Amino acid sequence: MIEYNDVSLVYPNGTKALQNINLTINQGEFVVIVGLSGAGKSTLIRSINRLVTPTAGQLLVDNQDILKLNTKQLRQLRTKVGMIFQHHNLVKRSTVIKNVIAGRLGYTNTLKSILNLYSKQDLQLAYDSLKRVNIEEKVYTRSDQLSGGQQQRVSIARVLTQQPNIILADEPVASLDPPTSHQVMTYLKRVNREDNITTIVNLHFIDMAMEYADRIIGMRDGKIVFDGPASMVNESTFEQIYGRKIRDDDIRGGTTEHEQTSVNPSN
Ligand SMILES: Nc1ncnc2c1ncn2[C@@H]1O[C@H](COP(=O)(O)OP(=O)(O)OP(=O)(O)O)[C@@H](O)[C@H]1O
Repeated sequence: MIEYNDVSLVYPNGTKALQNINLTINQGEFVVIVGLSGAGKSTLIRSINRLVTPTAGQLLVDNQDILKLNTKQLRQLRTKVGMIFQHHNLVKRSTVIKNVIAGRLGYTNTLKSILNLYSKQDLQLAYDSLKRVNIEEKVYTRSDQLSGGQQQRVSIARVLTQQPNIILADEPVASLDPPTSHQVMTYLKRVNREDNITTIVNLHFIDMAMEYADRIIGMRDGKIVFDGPASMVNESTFEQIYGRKIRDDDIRGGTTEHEQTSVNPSN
């Protein structure tokens, strides 16, 4: 469970990115955060693995106040919180398997990881994770030879290899075309269901939020201005969150999840 109690974050330049956030996210929820650029979505999710540190309040992850962690505890936290970025953050010149096995770094001692000495179980886990996102045939391909969607699936496999309790995905489909975006969201949703991993995704696109989220949280100016089940949300909810009319670029469009993954799983 993730619990924000009166959490605020003021950046050194004075920007109030989070203002008195109170929020509880239960294990296994699939939450989509929406809001205009600058609303505080990234700051909200990046505080969960302490990529940014709130300046006030209490932030609990599985009952532990993560604002009071020492270095070792912070490393343990980051082992159980996986992160997916818009631009994949793969090591471009490394093979797919090397990138994916890096998900075990938090569990491996430093010398072994420098020497690339991973156990058979870890390698098997990495391979199984690639299989789960249907990309196992690319195991020895260099990452920079993959398409954007394939790279994002490798980054999902890397996170799975980490065996996290929580996945944070910061605009994971912003650089992808509509069909590939649906494919990536479908895999994230599947993993969330199968492994009961709490999944929190920042998205710009309202149609994708409605299609994949269980729960939608709307942010504006560092505050939560909407929080409810996706079934309760419609266009006017988004207009309230955004404080303006919905525009074409708020919609991703594209095929449905089912058509996309079954038709062409390896694109
Ligand atoms: N490192 C930083 N230093 C100072 N201000 C920052 C920093 N990072 C973000 N901000 C500011 O904090 C506010 C919230 O930013 P944040 O990136 O969380 O919003 P966002 O909703 O994720 O936006 P986007 O969709 O554009 O990524 C914005 O005003 C932003 O300019």
